Amino acid sequence: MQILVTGEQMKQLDQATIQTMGIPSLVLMERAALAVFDCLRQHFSLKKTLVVCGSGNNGADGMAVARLLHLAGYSVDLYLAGNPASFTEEMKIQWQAAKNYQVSIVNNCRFSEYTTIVDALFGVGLSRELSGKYQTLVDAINASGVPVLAVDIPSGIHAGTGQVMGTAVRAAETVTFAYRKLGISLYPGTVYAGNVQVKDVGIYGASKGIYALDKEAISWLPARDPGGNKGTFGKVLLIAGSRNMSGAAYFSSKAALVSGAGMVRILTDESNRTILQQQFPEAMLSVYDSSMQHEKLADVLKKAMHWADVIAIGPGLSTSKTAEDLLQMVLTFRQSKPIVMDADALNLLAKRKDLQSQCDASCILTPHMGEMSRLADCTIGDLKAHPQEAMETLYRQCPCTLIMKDARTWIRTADGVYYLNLTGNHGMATAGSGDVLCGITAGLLAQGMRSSQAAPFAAWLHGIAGDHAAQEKGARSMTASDILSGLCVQLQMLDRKIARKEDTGENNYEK
Ligand SMILES: NC(=O)C1=CN([C@@H]2O[C@H](COP(=O)(O)OP(=O)(O)OC[C@H]3O[C@@H](n4cnc5c(N)ncnc54)[C@H](O)[C@@H]3O)[C@@H](O)[C@H]2O)[C@@H](O)CC1
Ligand SMILES: [K+]
Repeated sequence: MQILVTGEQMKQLDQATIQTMGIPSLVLMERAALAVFDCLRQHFSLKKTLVVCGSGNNGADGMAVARLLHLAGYSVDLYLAGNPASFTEEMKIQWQAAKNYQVSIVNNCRFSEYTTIVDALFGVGLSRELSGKYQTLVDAINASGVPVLAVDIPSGIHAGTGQVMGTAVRAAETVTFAYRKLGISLYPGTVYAGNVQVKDVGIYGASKGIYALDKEAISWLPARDPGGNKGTFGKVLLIAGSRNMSGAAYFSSKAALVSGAGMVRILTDESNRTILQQQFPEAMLSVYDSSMQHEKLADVLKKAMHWADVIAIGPGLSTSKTAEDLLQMVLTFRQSKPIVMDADALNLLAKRKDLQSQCDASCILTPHMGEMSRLADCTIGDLKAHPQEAMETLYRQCPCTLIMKDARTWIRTADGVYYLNLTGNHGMATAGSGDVLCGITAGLLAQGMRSSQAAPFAAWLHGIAGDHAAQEKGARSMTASDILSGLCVQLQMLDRKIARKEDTGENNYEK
């Protein structure tokens, strides 16, 4: 798991390392420059490199990189874009050292002549929009077509929000120090950053921040009992699919089963009976029709809920009176069973604010931005600009676990821990993709995962399944069925990795 930090948090961590821990700033800087130097040697053509430096400490990193390249015998030019009058103390030292070692300094250059450009113009200290000569410079770097390595963060990207501040460098690779910055994790900053490498430079101690799952999340996967039966692995009830919407019931219930739940029952409109039985014979079925008396509907629902360990409600459900009754009854009859609420259940919940306070930590809501804007009574623009504030607002009226789906999905657990999901791709913006996430979430809960883990893990797993689908079919053409296939393959790979670890005794305690 990694921690994502804002520019302000990073500056505090820098200062704590320097002032409280007593590690000189120049030591950190040299380690940062060495990390960039290693990356340049591994991934870039160093026939002729240009290092573009600002006057802050990001520029000072760049100066150190230019010195290291020069001393290692590479052809390198240093371009100072910053104003010497505003040099930081470190920058003054790096500038003098570069001159002492006779690093080539250029005032005027044709960017397209270089094989690699190192962007050390601005780092986390960027405080306002780029304009004038800096804007022209960044646009010229981008227009050159030369591969760029960005130092810490592409210049022009806001370290906290990922927004482009006027203009920004488009990098092929970003070497970022100590912790991944939030701004190169969110859109559009993540696109400008290219491939991101996080390098240890000796700055530690981030305790607060936003978490992002990485491949270490594998250890969260619920263990399988080799002696288990289908009851052991949990029973999911999917209340999904109205007339002409059987697909949503199919994708969500299939995803629950593929994720490892032992049994799935779909409670759906009578008209979906034949198609679902043919399409997905592994699922059990309970049906209702819209003309059913309230008592009869309640009876059917109670029986199905009694059977289930976990309930998911909403995919393709519609916002009809019957759907509203079902949602209200689910919240009343649930006892303390975990519930996943998706799609139309969220639209109904937005309308029926009185039901929101009945939610608790074991309820997981999975709104996309449109559904979230209705739930939290704000615009999508507000959500994008202040995602955490919107999630806090909703939590106060609806105290549940939240998966707010977007190109970068946010998760807020009921105890206030934030995650940003970094897996997935634009191909996942396809019909049925959200149904699959709903099913994965329910499937994980059924296997005993707590909602505080199931929510971030489901988003991560859904993303890697989608990444697999994009590799197989291409992001443009992949469908929700491909995400299901990707889910199967990814889970198989994760299980194999776990088995290999167990075989090699990696998890054993030393004797
Ligand atoms: N010892 C340290 O503190 C370390 C710092 N590091 C590097 O230092 C960077 C942060 O350095 P700084 O805090 O000096 O900040 P930056 O180097 O990012 O830039 C700060 C300078 O840019 C100016 N500026 C901001 N926005 C501007 C704009 N739009 N147009 C023109 N000028 C603008 C500021 O007035 C200031 O002079 C990190 O990103 C990292 O690269 C790393 O070397 C790790 C250790
Ligand atoms: K930079």
